[in-house]
Amino acid sequence: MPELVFFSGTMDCGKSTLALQIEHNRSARGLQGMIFTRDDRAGEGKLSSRLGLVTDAVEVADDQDLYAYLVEHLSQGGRADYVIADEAQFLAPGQIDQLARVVDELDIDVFAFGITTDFRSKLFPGSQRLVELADRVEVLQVEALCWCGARATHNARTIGGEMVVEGAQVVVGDVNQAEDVGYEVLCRRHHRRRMTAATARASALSPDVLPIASA
Ligand SMILES: Nc1ncnc2c1ncn2[C@@H]1O[C@H](COP(=O)(O)OP(=O)(O)O)[C@@H](O)[C@H]1O
Ligand SMILES: Cc1cn([C@H]2C[C@H](O)[C@@H](COP(=O)(O)O)O2)c(=O)[nH]c1=O
Repeated sequence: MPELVFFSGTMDCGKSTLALQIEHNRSARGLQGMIFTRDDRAGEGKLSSRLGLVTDAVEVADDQDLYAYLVEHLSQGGRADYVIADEAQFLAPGQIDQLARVVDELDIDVFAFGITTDFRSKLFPGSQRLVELADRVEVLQVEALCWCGARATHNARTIGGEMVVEGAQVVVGDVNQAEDVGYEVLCRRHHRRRMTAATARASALSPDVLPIASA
């Protein structure tokens, strides 16, 4: 039975790498995929991984009907044996419904990849719809780690290394961007305390936390 699968996790946990591996293994066996993405850091119409791999993809527009797009593609003699949708958190809820329809009415597997929650730990609307509709939600096996060594479960937005909680939900960016707006993955404890690697380092160096010598 074809499935809608949501591979979810924090930023930097290997989602795009897995998407590229699925694409590679299937195309090596003569299958042809339809690859959708939206706002990848590598630029328009790209699906890229931090491991350096990149492939071309269809850049999804705001009001694009993904079901209609596939029907049109197939009716013009194109093939689509499976669908990959990266950065799926940026898709509109209606577009996730269209992907579910692709599975149910066109009998095509859809593999969606995305972060579940934003920098305020609120669900992205597209991810919420995926959790509601997916046949399976898969958490990636390679865990991203918080600076403390615990599994990272949350995404923080940082400016100059400090966590911020105000701003637009969507700001395309990357981890390890200390100077500018960037992101850092944290465990829940440190996300709640707004404690990033930089602020933890700074407080460890602060005289306030040095052990007091007994007089
Ligand atoms: N230099 C490197 N050597 C080995 N693995 C790396 C390197 N850089 C990144 N990675 C791996 O790539 C993962 C990020 O992959 P990516 O597909 O870009 O993540 P996502 O799409 O989830 O944001 C990291 O968690 C890490 O395991
Ligand atoms: C937490 C958060 C992230 N984003 C953006 C930042 C990146 O461009 C993507 C995530 O890409 P990745 O391949 O999973 O690293 O999402 C955002 O716009 N808003 C947020 O709150």
